[in-house]
Amino acid sequence: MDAVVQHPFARVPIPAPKPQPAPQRKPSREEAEAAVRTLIAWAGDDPTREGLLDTPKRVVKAYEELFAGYGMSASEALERVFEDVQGYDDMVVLRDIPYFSHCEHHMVPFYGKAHVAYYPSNGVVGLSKIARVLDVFAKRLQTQEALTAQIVEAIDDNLKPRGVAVMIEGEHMCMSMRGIHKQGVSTVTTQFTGVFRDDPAEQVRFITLARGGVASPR
Ligand SMILES: Nc1nc2c(ncn2[C@@H]2O[C@H](COP(=O)(O)OP(=O)(O)OP(=O)(O)O)[C@@H](O)[C@H]2O)c(=O)[nH]1
Ligand SMILES: [Zn+2]
Repeated sequence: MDAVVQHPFARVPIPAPKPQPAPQRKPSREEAEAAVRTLIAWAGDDPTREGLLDTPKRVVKAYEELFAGYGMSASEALERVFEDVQGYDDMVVLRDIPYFSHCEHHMVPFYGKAHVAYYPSNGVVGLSKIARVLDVFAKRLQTQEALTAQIVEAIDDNLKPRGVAVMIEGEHMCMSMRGIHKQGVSTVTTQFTGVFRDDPAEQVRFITLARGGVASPR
């Protein structure tokens, strides 16, 4: 139970302020490599046999790439806005952007395609920047729902568009190669803001375009 401090004039106990967690120290490379050796031994192999000697180094190097998102910033990716778009005011859709991520429950991959749209208000961003935002969040430990919500929030906060729509399709290896062993299941998550949230017709246009169809004009 939390400690309580009884203020002399208070009728109800005032909870003591919660101690803030100390900022986490990033383990050293050597510590990370030692952890990999432990996992190899736990899996049942011998981390000192020749074929596995350099594996901890490789795994740590691979982790730097797979989890590079922790060192990336969505706001930086979305910093540069092009305002001269000659009056273009319809949605911009990037469909079928491939991604690889890792589920935060089992630390095994999930992967698939993301479809992202926004309705520009004060200009547009470079197309690659939307794909970068996806990577900023995909290259972390994730759930598909959080990944979807974080992309929406980043675009919404930084571009203040009239609306953002994100649909992500993913196959989770933790469901296909272990556990329930169901291969080929596609999980679909969507999140909408602004005009996409308020106008079902805009949602339909987005989903039609994301699925490769031709959307009817506004
Ligand atoms: N909602 C959600 N669930 C996920 C995601 N990735 C993995 N999971 C699920 O996370 C759950 C973790 O469940 P637990 O019961 O704690 O773990 P577990 O015993 O390994 O579960 P099983 O996978 O059923 O064997 C599983 O149902 C996974 O399918 C995700 O992105 N979103
Ligand atoms: Zn999982």
